[in-house]
Amino acid sequence: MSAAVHIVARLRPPLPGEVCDDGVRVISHCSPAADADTHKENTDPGPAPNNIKTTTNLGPGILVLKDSSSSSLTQHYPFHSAYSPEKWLSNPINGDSASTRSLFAHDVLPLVDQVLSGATVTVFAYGVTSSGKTYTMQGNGDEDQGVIGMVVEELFKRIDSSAGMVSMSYLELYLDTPYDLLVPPTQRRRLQILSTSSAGTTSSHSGPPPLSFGTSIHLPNLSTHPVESPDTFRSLYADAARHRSTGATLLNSNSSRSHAVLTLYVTLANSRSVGKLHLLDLAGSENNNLTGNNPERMKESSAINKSLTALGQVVNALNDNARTVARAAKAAKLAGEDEAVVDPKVKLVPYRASSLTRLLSDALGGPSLALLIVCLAPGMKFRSDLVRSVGFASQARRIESKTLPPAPPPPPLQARPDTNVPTSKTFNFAVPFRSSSTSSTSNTTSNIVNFPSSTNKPFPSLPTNSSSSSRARRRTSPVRSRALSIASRDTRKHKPHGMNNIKATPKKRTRRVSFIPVPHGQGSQSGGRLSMIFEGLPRPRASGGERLGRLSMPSPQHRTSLGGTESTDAGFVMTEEEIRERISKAVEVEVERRMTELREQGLLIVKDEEAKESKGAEGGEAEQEEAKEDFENESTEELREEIREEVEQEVSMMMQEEELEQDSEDFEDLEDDMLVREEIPVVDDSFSDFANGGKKLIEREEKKKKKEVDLVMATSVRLF
Ligand SMILES: Nc1ncnc2c1ncn2[C@@H]1O[C@H](COP(=O)(O)OP(=O)(O)OP(=O)(O)O)[C@@H](O)[C@H]1O
Repeated sequence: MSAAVHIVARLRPPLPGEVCDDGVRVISHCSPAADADTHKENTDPGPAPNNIKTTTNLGPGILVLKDSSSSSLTQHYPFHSAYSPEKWLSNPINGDSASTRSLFAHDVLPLVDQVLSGATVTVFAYGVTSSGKTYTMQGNGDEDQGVIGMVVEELFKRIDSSAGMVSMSYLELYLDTPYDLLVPPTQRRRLQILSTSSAGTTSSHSGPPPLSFGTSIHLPNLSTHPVESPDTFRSLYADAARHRSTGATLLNSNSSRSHAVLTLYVTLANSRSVGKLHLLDLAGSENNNLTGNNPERMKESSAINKSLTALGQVVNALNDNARTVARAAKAAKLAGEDEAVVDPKVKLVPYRASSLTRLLSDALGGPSLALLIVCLAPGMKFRSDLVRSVGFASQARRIESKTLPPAPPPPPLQARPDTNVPTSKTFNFAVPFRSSSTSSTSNTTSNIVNFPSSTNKPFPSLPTNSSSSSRARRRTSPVRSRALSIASRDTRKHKPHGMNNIKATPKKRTRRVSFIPVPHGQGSQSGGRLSMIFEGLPRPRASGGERLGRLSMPSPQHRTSLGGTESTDAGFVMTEEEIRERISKAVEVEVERRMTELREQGLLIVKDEEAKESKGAEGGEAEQEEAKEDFENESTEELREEIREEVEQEVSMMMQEEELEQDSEDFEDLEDDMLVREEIPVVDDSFSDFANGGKKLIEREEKKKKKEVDLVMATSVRLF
């Protein structure tokens, strides 16, 4: 079981003078207290068109009527919850805090419980400029509190000050570059984003665990500040919010020019986990024809739109992957396979396309719960943006979080521990290598986990850790999935000769491959950045279209340098475990090469020259040498870890790209035949159709069918 991204839509009231789009309707919850199963249609503005008689079976969502006079062009976008102002026409200016409260009580509050159990939760507001994202997250002064203020109050209500601690960090992504908002503007400097898969939420040392931004993302220089009360929070937040980049556009006099990420860290006494709540107010996508932007705004706008496009691509890739998994699981089920063993090849998710998507990688398809609030503007001029936003949100519905160990119940309240939570950076670079099989897929076909209908019901618990079990699961390539689906189609009609054998059979996946580190620039991929060649993997086609070697043997020197055993190399059939070992070795070689390069160029970061000198100043030559070595080890360790992390990332990306390449090439030849096959009626079932067409036609079709069965069989044998 895994949790899907929870999607909420919120339509803001019209602003003074705004021409409303009466083709947009919201089917909303009655009120936060009401039974979530009872929905009503918000018929403001104006009565509902005749074609919408009852909405109880539609569930909360947004209706877009392509043409309000037409009854046939209605599109319903379902969401987990949907909100619109109660009486927007009669009271447009006085804000809409009632729906913020409803949204908070119904959709955000259950997540607070999860944070208190040590989970990582991300809430983000998405939408076109001026759709009310900042209003929803931050509110509009003391009268109109936003989700952030409500969350903080709730946290302090639940955590007795003696039993836990809250800290916060706050950053903005301006022109896709992260900056700390909690440091004075004079000290503002670019933050570094590192990826790590081991930062985790648990720690083995005694005392409170270190704070880190995410489970797979780490910002070493991001400052964190203790928050003792809601008042402390308000003062810190107000200062920081003033540092956020905003500017006036024709559509919004106080438009956010950056994505803002507020993180609340909750450390409970006696708990070795830190609950994290990321609250994001994204900058809005902009149509520059409407914003009247000057060159500076245009630059910001282009960075904003670019990062939001990257976000859309991540959502699309995850969505496609979810579909692939669902299809493969269905095919396996129909073929009588155990659903759990199907692990189809999935698309590479382009998290690294922007800083925003990197920061959101935990939330989207990662080990974190996510709530997406889609803010919508009712103005006529926003119709296409509204449709785009609800389309984006509908896609995101399918995305599921990676499985995690279940969050432990909040520990019993106890006295505040003596040790202070570190207020600034923490380092955690112990990065286990991410296998190329980074499939975040789960074996479930259900896409949506129902959220509790009232706040006292528990939030769906996170599923048990299956990362190792998913790794242990056998992988299935598209070819195999395709074969399975064909097999299942035929199972339902007539199983042709030999098709039975196409069913998945449990086999340990092995792969013919070797990883050979070579001097920089030779055989390098990724634009020459990584000096490593992957011998044995399918190579990209050479310029002449010829496929490069698949099973090339490394030279004896290479083998020696890899430390590979003769028996392994001789057979050249490797298990995942062996591959990982090889990769680790190759990574180490590459890290050392880069370190040497830096050292030669005099770029090695030496933190403390004085310490180096004082250590070296004492003792004899040998001691001096030793002291120098010690120092160098100390001062370069951080750098080495960073480089290692980078190299591992690159290798991981390359592996995935290689695999995709391999699949698409393997699939290419088969694809045409498959397409042809789909157009051909299954022969045995449709003989009568063909009978009238004459014996020749039947023979031809049979021949084709046999050819394609042979092809599938041959491919299956070759691959498995
Ligand atoms: N639900 C609401 N009730 C009343 N006023 C609202 C509501 N939502 C937004 N507004 C008003 O609409 C205007 C634009 O809202 P806001 O600044 O929150 O938009 P935004 O989506 O954050 O825009 P941008 O992406 O440009 O920063 C503001 O004046 C805000 O007060």
